[in-house]
Amino acid sequence: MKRTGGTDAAKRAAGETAAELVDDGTVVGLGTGSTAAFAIRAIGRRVDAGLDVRGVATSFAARELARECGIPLVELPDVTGVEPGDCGVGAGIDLAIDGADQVADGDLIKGGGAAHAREKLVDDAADRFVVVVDRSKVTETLDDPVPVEVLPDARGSVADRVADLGGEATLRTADRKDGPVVTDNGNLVVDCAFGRIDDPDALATRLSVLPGVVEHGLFVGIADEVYVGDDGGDVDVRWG
Ligand SMILES: O=C[C@H](O)[C@H](O)[C@H](O)COP(=O)(O)O
Repeated sequence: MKRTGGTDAAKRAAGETAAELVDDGTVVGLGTGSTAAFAIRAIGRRVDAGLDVRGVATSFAARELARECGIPLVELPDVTGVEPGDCGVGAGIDLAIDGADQVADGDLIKGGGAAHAREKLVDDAADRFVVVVDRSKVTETLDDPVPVEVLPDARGSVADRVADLGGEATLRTADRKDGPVVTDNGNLVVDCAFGRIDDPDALATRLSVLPGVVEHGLFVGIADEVYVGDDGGDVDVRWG
C-alpha cells in the first residue's frame, strides 16, 4: 500500500542524490514510483549533458519515463545472459535505484505500484541496490500489508493459505478501473495484512513457497543502502 505522507521535496532529495551515484559507461536499474521518478529524471538530465549509461526498467511506467527522458534502454536478459548455461555472463547491472513503501532495519516492503516482481529481479541483480525514500517510510518494524502478485486462478487459494499464516488477504482494485488491478505481467495482486512482522525473512520464505505466488513485496537483505530524504533537502544514508 502506498504511504502518502512524504513530500515531493523529500522524495526529490533522495532520488536526485542517488542519481549522482551513476557512473559513466554503466548499466543502471530504473525503479518504479514517485521517488524513483526523481532519480530517473535526474539521470535523464545527466544523459543530456553527456553521461553514457544504459537503463534497465523495472516496469512499464519506468520504461515510459526513461524514454521520455532520453535514457537508452536495454532489457534484463541483454545484460544477464539469455542462452542456456549463459546466465550471468553479461555486463550485469552496476547500480539499481528504486523506491519502497516501508523500510525497517534495511528490509523493505515494496509493490504499492504492483511492480515488485520485476523490481525484485532487477534490484537483486544489481551489484549495488540503493533505496530512495522520504522519512515517512522508515519505521521500527515492518507492519504494512505485503503485496503478493498471484496467478489469476490462485487468488482464492493464496488468500486461504495466507489466512493459515495468520494474515488477511485483500484483492487489490483501482479507483479508476472496474475489477482488479492487473500487473505488467498479467497477474493479480493480493495485499496481505499480517500486523507487525517480527521475522521478515521467515515470512518471505513462507510466502515464496505458496503455489500460485509469482512474487511478494518483502525485500529482505537485498538493499545495500537506503537514502532517506527530508523536507529540507538533506539526505541521510542508512544501512550502508
Ligand atoms: O510497485 C511499486 C514500487 O515498489 C514503488 O517503488 C513503491 O511503491 C514506492 O513508490 P513511491 O516512491 O511512489 O512511494
